[in-house]
Amino acid sequence: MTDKSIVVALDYDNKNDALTFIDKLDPEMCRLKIGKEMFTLFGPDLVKDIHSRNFDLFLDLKFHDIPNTVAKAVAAAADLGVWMTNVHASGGLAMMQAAKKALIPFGDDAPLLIAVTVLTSMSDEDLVLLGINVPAFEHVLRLAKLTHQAGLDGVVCSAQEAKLLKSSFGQDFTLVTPGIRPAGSDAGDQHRVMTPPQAIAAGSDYLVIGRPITQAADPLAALKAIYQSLHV
Ligand SMILES: O=C(O)c1cc(=O)[nH]c(=O)n1[C@@H]1O[C@H](COP(=O)(O)O)[C@@H](O)[C@H]1O
Repeated sequence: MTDKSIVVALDYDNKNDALTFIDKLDPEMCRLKIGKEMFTLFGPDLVKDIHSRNFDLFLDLKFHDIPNTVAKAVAAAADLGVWMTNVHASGGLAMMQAAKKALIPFGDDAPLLIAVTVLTSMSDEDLVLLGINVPAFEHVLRLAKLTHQAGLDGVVCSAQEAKLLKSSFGQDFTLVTPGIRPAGSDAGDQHRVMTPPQAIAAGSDYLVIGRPITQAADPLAALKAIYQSLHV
């Protein structure tokens, strides 16, 4: 577990609401993530707004395209100075290798590059509909193996697979786990979920948490409660 293992997913459709919330947060207590909604609405300016407030930012655009296109997109993310960015592992080995190669010129300033395995919203039954007739954890393991082979820093998976992946690929293989739900909170569209303390105990390095914080009546109190549950 790192000191700042909580990554708050800022899935807001209003920039002022997001910045008002961020201004209440301490960058020593969490990192932040923006994804497809906020980046499409507010673009690189929002990245600058967040960086000016001294937060580490995960740019979650889950690139999935031909190797040349993904390599250029990942380099563009690195140009923004983000802490972490991601691609879909199902884009394949050549795509991930091209993405990794595109970061070489950035040296130590390159963002962490991770690959999404099986989305945490997907169940075993959802995979069957895609023609994938193995349990989610097995498909996650396959995609993580490919990601490891491509030399990426780690994967996005559910905390339910964390123990298996740490034992397969070692402690240095970074595990970023969404689908985090404090006990008693609504799972919503997430299927493969765990509570924050369970996820850390299973080996997650970073917990991506959105609605349990941002949709809470008091988001700051919700974040602090989760933080405290990890530091008892
Ligand atoms: O890459 C991601 O961040 C991601 C991968 C995944 O498998 N599942 C997943 O939920 N996410 C993101 O993590 C966040 C989870 O948000 P909540 O379900 O509101 O906690 C969302 O911003 C998702 O886009």
